[in-house]
Amino acid sequence: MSKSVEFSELAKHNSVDDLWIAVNGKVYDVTKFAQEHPGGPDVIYEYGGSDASSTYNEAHGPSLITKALDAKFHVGSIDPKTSPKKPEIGTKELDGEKRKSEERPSLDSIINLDDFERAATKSLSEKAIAFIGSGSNDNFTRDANRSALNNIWLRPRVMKNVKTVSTATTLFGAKLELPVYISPTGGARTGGAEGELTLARGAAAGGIIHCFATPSSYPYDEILDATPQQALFQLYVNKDRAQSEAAIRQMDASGKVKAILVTVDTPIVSKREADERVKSNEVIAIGGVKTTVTGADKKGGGLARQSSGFIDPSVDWSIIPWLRGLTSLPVLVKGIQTAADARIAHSMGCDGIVLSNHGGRAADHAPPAILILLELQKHCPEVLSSMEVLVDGGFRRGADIVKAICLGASAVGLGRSFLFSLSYGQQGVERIIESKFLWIFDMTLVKKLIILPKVLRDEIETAMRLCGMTDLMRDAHPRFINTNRVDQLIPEEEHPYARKIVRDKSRL
Ligand code: HEM
Ligand SMILES: Cc1cc2nc3c(=O)[nH]c(=O)nc-3n(C[C@H](O)[C@H](O)[C@H](O)COP(=O)(O)O)c2cc1C
Repeated sequence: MSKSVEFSELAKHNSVDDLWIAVNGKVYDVTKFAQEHPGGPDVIYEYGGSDASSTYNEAHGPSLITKALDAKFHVGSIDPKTSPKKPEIGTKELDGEKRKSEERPSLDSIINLDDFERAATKSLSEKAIAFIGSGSNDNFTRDANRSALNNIWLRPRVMKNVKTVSTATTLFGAKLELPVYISPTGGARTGGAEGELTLARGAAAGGIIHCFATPSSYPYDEILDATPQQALFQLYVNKDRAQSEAAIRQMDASGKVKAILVTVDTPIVSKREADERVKSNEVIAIGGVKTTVTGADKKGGGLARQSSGFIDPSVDWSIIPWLRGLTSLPVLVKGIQTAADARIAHSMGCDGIVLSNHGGRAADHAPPAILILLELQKHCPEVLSSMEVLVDGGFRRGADIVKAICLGASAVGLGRSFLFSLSYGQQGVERIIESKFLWIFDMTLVKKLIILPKVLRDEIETAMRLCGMTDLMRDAHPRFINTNRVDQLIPEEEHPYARKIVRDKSRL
């Protein structure tokens, strides 16, 4: 039988050298784990000697801690009679129970992806919004992802008989109703519902594919169980290679994972100021163990910032043959931002690449994703014709997706929009992808069939029809696209005039 732990006993273990926390009624010794926590040690220290359930539950599925933490660190169960009536630690912002769901608009009033974001700001905590929404530094690249797409025009052709249209495609053997996938987002439970589990189920119901991330909120086996047939897996190469190896073997054995996307654009996590500011405020509001994390890398203590601990910054191209030796699954490199790196990935025998600046969360001022696609068109079109080229970053409209497919992408990923849709659970996720038919009773109790506003399928099909395309993957062509307004932004391979200045002696 599990040892019973009084709350007063738990409270004694509140130092960095002797740290216990309670999560969902169980007590854990996290002295060693705190330093290894992928979300950073600060958050664990804050809850030392106390109940961390509400913060833990906001970011993680219930079984993650029981599965990920070795049994020898499971101390026992909290004696409920000894718990303080009200949690002593935690703020309104942090408390998942106190999300402002009552202010949220009804799902049938949501008609585009920006509506999902607006609705989420009404229902999610400030911390969750900051974590999801933030880009790096000034959010310049995050916002430029969208503005670049907005500066690309369509060139509609008419009289093409667009009565029926098809948007279907395949990707590494996976069948997709739309050339769209859910981009990997660590800690998806921050967006609501059951995070990755809900995304997996929603993707399947909508006929697309979900790519789940190394830092998922739920154990991989549970995400795979929630995945009926097909998924993609995003890999951050761990400093402890054995952990990456175990994850890849698990994906291989699942029979459901169709490809591995190894993310390389964030060898370290960038400076996310919105995230850091919220976190700083919370530290002031919260009691608990004082954090001991010091030094330059703390930079305000944002949650995302500190989650890089496990990612190996020494990764280079030799990781591709290493991965190849471990799995026969297709390997894609996620985070390609230049034609030069696209060529290397091609020459290393990768099966694909993801043109991505991490939704503006990697280098601020990195190029907008759609412009990287144009750079490949300009400098290495052979890459586009010989491997799968996925793209993500700022895609919010069906027409954006049509533009990328016309410029040679195989599929388009969306990150934040799906996280925001989680405020509405699986129905929200499905609403992004597919239309839903519902029977309702009107005021006079007459049964009526209504079509809930659909988003991406409707927008993609509408853009196709208005441009004169009937089969997206067959008809898509740059002739439907006018890129004049952004063409001057596509760089030459070498800088046109600036030269590296070599100084042969000090000027001091
Ligand atoms: C064995 C147990 C745990 C594991 C395996 C784990 C794992 C993770 C992972 C993978 C991330 C994602 C990092 C990223 O998004 O890049 C994360 C973030 C985070 N974790 Fe944990 N964690 C555990 C326990 C805890 C506990 C006990 C707490 C509460 C005190 C906690 C609170 C958080 C928070 C607040 C984040 C920040 C990002 C977010 O909101 O998703 N975690 N953790
Ligand atoms: C909250 C959040 C977490 C993310 N986590 C990861 C991750 O763990 N691994 C990864 O490769 N990309 C991650 N990304 C980047 C996404 O995969 C994707 O590149 C980006 O969100 C696309 O831009 P969009 O959000 O504008 O659609 C994350 C993005 C967000 C917003």
